[in-house]
Amino acid sequence: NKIIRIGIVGYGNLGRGAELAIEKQSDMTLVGIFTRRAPSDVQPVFTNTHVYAYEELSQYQDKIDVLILCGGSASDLPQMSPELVTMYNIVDSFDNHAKIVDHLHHVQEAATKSGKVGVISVGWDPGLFSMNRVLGEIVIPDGGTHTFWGEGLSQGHSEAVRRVTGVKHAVQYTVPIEDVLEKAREGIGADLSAADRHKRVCYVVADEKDYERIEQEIKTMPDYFAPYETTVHFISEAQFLKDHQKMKHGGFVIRSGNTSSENKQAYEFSLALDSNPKFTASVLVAYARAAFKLNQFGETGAKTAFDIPLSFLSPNPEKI
Ligand SMILES: NC(=O)C1=CN([C@@H]2O[C@H](COP(=O)(O)OP(=O)(O)OC[C@H]3O[C@@H](n4cnc5c(N)ncnc54)[C@H](OP(=O)(O)O)[C@@H]3O)[C@@H](O)[C@H]2O)C=CC1
Ligand SMILES: N[C@@H](C[C@H]1CC(C(=O)O)=NO1)C(=O)O
Repeated sequence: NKIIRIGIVGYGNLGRGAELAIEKQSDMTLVGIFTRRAPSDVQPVFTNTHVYAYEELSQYQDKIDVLILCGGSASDLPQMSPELVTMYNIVDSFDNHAKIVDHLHHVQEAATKSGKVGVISVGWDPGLFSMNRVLGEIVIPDGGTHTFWGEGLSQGHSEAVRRVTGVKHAVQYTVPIEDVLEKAREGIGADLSAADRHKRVCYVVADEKDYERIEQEIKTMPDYFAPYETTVHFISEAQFLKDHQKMKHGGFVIRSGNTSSENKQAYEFSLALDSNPKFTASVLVAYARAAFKLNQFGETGAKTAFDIPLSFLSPNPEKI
């Protein structure tokens, strides 16, 4: 079996997680990290990991089989995924649910020109949770689906806040609304929106002169915050570094209903994550394997988690 040669694009929480996850794969090797910063400013986890400038990417097409894109969904991936799938098989974790279909079309259009595979919006939500929502609806056709996240740190929302001008550090915690959560377990409230089910709490480090503008920009941010009850706390850098370094998260998908007239069936998938980015990166690495295998089989174009057989994710498909 060929060793799959991986490149990581973007070195933040997810990029670091990908570097660690690749180390655990016997069928993969990390060729290098590509960053928009000066390579000397980026300290990889492993000292023998090469760091290159993003602009050098076009020179590695014969040395890399798949790129794992670890940029932010707020603004990086909409530009990077269509751009890089013209040269490489890619995987991304694009998670702005309101824009996933547009992203799929943009990657599809670019991938048909290059004959590469672009796996988009994988991770856990979108990703594993999406797969379980669909599977629940298929096997329990007459019922309702409930998705809850947290309480925990959303990387997508945290990254989106960090992109607001003047924000020096930021995290966002997603908090499920307790009574809605309890009713969901009784199968009540399937038609509620994510904003009916959760509140969002941000902790931000910035200059005081920018507080009012930053709070307003966060609360009105389309898709990520506008639909939600959102609280913004401004704290000192010292407090941030002391209290907000953990990235725990998790949640669950419940599907409950009837498979025939007289029964009550319940289907549940849950995650409890000590590190959101390290878990997500491990999912991305599995989909990098699938992107490579699909392309080897002659597949091209944009793919989501719904399009990819589980066997393509496995390092040992003969054993499953
Ligand atoms: N589908 C899913 O289930 C999930 C999706 N995600 C997605 O992953 C995305 C990335 O999350 P995360 O890794 O936490 O985001 P980060 O903010 O840590 O990193 C995003 C990018 O910012 C740049 N960056 C990182 N650190 C610094 C720094 N100190 N100074 C300047 N630039 C920096 C990096 O690019 P560069 O190296 O080029 O500078 C990096 O790729 C999220 O936006 C989210 O959408 C996350 C979890 C789950
Ligand atoms: N994409 C999310 C993964 C989950 C968590 C989440 C939320 O807390 O809103 N939505 O989906 C992330 O970036 O962490």
